[in-house]
Amino acid sequence: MPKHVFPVDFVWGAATAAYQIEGAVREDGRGESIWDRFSHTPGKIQGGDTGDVACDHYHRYREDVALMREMGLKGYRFSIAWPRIVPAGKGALNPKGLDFYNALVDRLLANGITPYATLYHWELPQLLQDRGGWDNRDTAAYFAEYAAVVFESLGDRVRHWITLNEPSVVAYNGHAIGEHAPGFTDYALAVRVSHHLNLAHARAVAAYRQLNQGGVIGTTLNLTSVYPAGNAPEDGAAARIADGMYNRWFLDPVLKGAYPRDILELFGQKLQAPVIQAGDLERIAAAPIDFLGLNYYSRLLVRSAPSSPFGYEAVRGAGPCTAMGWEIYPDGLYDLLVRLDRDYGHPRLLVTENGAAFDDPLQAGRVADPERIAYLREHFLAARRAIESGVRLEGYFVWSLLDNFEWAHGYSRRFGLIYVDYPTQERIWKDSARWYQGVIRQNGV
Ligand SMILES: OC[C@H]1NNC[C@@H](O)[C@@H]1O
Ligand SMILES: [Ca+2]
Repeated sequence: MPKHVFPVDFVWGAATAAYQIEGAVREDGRGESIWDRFSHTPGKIQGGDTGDVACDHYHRYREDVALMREMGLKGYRFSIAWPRIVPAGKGALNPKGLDFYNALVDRLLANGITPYATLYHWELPQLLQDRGGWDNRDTAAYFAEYAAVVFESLGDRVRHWITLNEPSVVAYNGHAIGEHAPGFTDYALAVRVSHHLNLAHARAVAAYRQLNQGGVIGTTLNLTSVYPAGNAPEDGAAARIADGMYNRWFLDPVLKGAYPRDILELFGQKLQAPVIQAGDLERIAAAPIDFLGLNYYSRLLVRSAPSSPFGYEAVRGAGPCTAMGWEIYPDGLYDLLVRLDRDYGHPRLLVTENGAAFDDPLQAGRVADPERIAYLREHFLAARRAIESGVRLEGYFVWSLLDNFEWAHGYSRRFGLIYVDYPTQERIWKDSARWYQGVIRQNGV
């Protein structure tokens, strides 16, 4: 028997995203996305990799659902590719795109797996990017129109919706750092983008409420626990700025209907403040969510750095790291969950992503990944402690079901519970997949 049993209806799941696993990028009417354009731009992706084929999930989804069934997953989080549904981003629909996700959802339900659908996991149609992308407020309205089409097509069977995946990564990595599509390096742009993403989220929530389908809708934020590297007062101030930029700037509008004042002032001083128009915050505040999805990978240690753009810089933690260079710090998940519970009104929570990349050598048809088992066990225990503290954590989705296209790192990073031998597309269970199957079966670690 497990020492730490989880609540009886706890949703043990795994997560993926369309561009990272589907492939078939020009099949059945799919339109071009900003990630097609970006990955085909020389020098952007490690190894020159693209999502053209990925895990070929578009053709292999029946086999992949069978793997989920064998693993015993209660839930499966996937994303719907906007360019499959509305190839130009707005206007004409692509019925074959809807057919694919209907077939996937029907097969999940036939196998006793609850679908959790993310409407935006970064697959913006390129034609909308050509008209300004998320810097154009209109994109928020086009997103809500796309969302309404998907709700109408799937909403009788899909009862758990996530509007956006990680708006802070879309804003910062895609528009301030340039590491992700569409590849801009302009912080003022990134802040405007973050505001328009919040508008898109609010419009989609409002569209969902209007349809009265009776399911639940939330959003997924990638969050972290921020700690000062030293105990000097300026390190504490630096930690508050980093926490504001990465956590509160995205949490507060969605859960409190307002931007955090300190960061609004910081952005006002340093950048053009986001282009907030009359009625925007009311619209955001009028679209409360049913649950918050959070993606946690590691903590953030910062120290004061007056010469840095926002007065802080990250410091490497002392702990061991994953293949991404991210410090393994399970206590940060506990601290984050307790903080969300305390500061944001005891919300319903889902860990919509947590997992790790390690060098997973395939040896004699096996992948021994004891580090991933240890990583997941420690983070599950942190989650269990938070539940014992009264946090309303309802489920946990491991990133990821399959090895897949890890954005700028291409296929060089393997996050999967299941190994993908890309040349043959063979799926091979890592030891952690068997271990996780056991965790689900006994509902505990
Ligand atoms: O970096 C690992 C994951 N992080 N969250 C978003 C996903 O698309 C990434 O693969
Ligand atoms: Ca390669």
